[in-house]
Amino acid sequence: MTTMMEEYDSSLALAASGSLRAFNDAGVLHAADVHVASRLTAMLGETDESVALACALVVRAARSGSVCLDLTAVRDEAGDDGAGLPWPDQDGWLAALNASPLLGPPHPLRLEDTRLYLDRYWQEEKQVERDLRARAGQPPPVIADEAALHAALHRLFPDASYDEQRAAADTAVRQWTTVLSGGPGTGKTTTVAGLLALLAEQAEKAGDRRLRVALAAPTGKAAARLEQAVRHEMMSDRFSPQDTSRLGGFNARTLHMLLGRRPDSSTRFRHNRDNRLPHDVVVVDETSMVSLTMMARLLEAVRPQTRLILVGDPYQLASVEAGAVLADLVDGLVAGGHVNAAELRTSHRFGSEIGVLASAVRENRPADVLTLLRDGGERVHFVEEDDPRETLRAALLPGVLAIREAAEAGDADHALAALENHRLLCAHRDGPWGVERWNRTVERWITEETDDPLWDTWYVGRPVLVTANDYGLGIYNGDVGVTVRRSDGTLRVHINSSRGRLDFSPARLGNVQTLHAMTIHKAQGSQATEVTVLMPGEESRLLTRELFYTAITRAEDRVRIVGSEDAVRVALGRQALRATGLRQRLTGEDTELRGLT
Ligand SMILES: Nc1ncnc2c1ncn2[C@@H]1O[C@H](COP(=O)(O)OP(=O)(O)OP(=O)(O)O)[C@@H](O)[C@H]1O
Repeated sequence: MTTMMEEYDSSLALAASGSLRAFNDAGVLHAADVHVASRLTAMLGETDESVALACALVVRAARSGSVCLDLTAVRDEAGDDGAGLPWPDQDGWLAALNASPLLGPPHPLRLEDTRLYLDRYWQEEKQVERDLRARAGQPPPVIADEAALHAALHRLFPDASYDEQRAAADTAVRQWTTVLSGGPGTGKTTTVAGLLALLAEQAEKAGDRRLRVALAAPTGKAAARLEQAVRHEMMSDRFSPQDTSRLGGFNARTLHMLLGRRPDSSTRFRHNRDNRLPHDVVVVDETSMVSLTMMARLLEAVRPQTRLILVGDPYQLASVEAGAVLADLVDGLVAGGHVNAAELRTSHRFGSEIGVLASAVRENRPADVLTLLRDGGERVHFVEEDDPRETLRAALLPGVLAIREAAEAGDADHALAALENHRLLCAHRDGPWGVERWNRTVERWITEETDDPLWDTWYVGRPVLVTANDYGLGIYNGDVGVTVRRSDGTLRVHINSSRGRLDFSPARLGNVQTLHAMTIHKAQGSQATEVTVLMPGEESRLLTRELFYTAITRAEDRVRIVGSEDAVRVALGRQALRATGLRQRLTGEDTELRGLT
């Protein structure tokens, strides 16, 4: 019998019956999955329950970031929730699907081996494969002057510490598509800057016009970091004045801006196969955050003879939307023989603890991780207390008050600089270890310390995170800012955007959140000097190795992990699995569930 609670539980599909009902009751399927499956099967006259189940499961898979449903793995992947449910037998399931009208026109579903796709993702994955194969199949770029290239490689990447980067740049010059992969501080940006100088010189030697370069990243914050880092590199004495003048000016933009946003669509852009981007080189940073859909749009917009440099760390969390594109490309393009690898392994930033810790996490070495957390030296701290609030208050409040003090004095520069010193990262938005709770906790600390009750949403020193692109205002998802008092007493919010420093009246800002704490997902693409990571409880489904790795690697200098040994062990033992077919398409291998290691 349906209880009162169930009637109000939006995850339950009360009209469902049979398998769909059983899977929904067990929590494997959400009501939305069941509704899509019920409507599609009804529309196309499909009565087989196992097909309806597969359809609901493929919708569920897409919701959690998979591009397809691997019919051979879904039962294991459902874990305890799936135990005792009426799973169809494998062969019968495949036969029912193959005979189903859902695989016929208008093809809402596509089946490939044992991978079941929603049509949109199938189309996008095939297009990405086709475009990448076509790019790799062309004759390689012509090197105008090998001797000059050799000399420039040794000038821009001078000594043995640059060996990996020199080799990566040499590889990238000689192919149309390069995936430049490496962990934090391995010198990816340094390599990009040197590579651009090499390409600009080669363009000059070939008598071509000035190289047209596009720098892009999935978020405004990541784009701004890329531009700043490349400019910083170009100031180094490895760059000659000619290198700098050959490259001229460039700005980094979000991928959406590069491709040209269209008011009528969020997934189609002004630049596409019929209106390609004009650039000779397109560099995309933080490619791990790029979804399959965005990669499809990017690949159709770049000219075949544009060098495409995809930069990123394949061990980080994948995109919020479906796909694990960077990890698939790192494996698929190289293993498939389409391109040569350009991988950087040596960290130059943290000579020490954080880089070593990140490697131990990536390689799933729990004993080493725990030893490093407990005896990691000055840069790594492990807070294992049951109630860490007092420890955190003592550690974090001085930084929070420094932002407030600068903001109260109207000093936006210092307030923003102080904001970059520290990030408090949570896995979840809600719950005891979530962003909401910790934002309120920090606000309570401020009140206790200053007697300011912080009645208003907008208060002096309120740090904010922009949560949606606002093209009118020129601020983008991921930009951060601080609320500062002006001399006339009014408040202005100063935001570090990829267009530079902007300030607004608080009333103009809609999509912002308080930034005393933020989610690890939202922190992708940014870093802070010091990072505190609040590990969720062991029961959290978000707790994965990739989440932990991404959180740690947001720290430039110091990291503090707050949680239990059990939570650390659970995180290491669990990978964020996404079913995709891109790697197999590029290598010609069989289906498998995609892990990111
Ligand atoms: N070969 C090298 N020898 C010494 N220092 C280097 C070398 N390459 C880069 N660095 C320095 O190491 C730091 C990290 O380099 P870079 O920013 O290029 O790495 P990255 O992989 O882009 O980092 P992240 O992804 O974390 O932003 C920089 O301060 C850079 O100047």
